[in-house]
Amino acid sequence: MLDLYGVKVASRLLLGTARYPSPSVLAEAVKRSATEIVTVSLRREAAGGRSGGAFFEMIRQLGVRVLPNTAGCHGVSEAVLTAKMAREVFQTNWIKLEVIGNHDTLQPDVFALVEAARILTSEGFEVFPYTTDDLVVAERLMEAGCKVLMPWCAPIGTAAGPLNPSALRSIRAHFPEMPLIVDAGIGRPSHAATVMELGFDAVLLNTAVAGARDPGIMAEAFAGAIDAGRQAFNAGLLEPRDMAVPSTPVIGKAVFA
Ligand SMILES: CC(=O)[C@@H](O)[C@H](O)COP(=O)(O)O
Repeated sequence: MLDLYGVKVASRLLLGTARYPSPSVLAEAVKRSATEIVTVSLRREAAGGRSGGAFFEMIRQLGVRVLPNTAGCHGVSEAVLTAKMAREVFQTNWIKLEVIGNHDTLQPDVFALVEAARILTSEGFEVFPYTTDDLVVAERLMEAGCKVLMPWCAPIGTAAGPLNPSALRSIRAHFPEMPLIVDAGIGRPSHAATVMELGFDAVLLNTAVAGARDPGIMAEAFAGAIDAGRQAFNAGLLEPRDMAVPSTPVIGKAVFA
């Protein structure tokens, strides 16, 4: 089981709720993914025209835990205020903290992120920071009180997959005990399996499922890939090697009478 701020979950897939063609398609994707956690933006543009209260009510009816997020926030005070509003609306101390620093790449402003994380943890929030794969920033976020980290593997919505596997490997190695969730940029089930094989604890994704021709089937495909990647990691993967090694060892020569 994955332990996130004392909450144990079996599913290692966290799903975003934006950009689905309709609320019913979103509900189907959530069901087929078997996710136990969905992330919801307070500043969202609603699926199928539903907004505000109606949308949040629909999310509640899905019976999964809500991880509100500060998507679209560009500064410390905006992110902190949005987190406080989210706590009121969803009655949870959990917050996925996003502070965007660049319009083109949607790259996190890591300086503002650390500052906002420090303020929010001191006010009792349990912060899930959307960050880069930078080790020093990860260290600062830990010092700010974060007990989960969410490094990107590529910019949000690009579906590019792990652009820098060695940085991901390194962050995993430096924080062996910390729950690490790869957030953003996953485009295919094989990308999700790859980061799980690297030893990440979970994956958060949105665009690859919401933008699929059939989001329900895609959600199921991601769930399977994440389980497979986790199982492979636990089973112990072989390191690639340069020299061939016969998979069928032979002793002497065959003798035919
Ligand atoms: C929904 C959400 O929180 C996104 O901001 C998240 O970062 C997912 O990114 P992708 O849409 O690239 O999967």
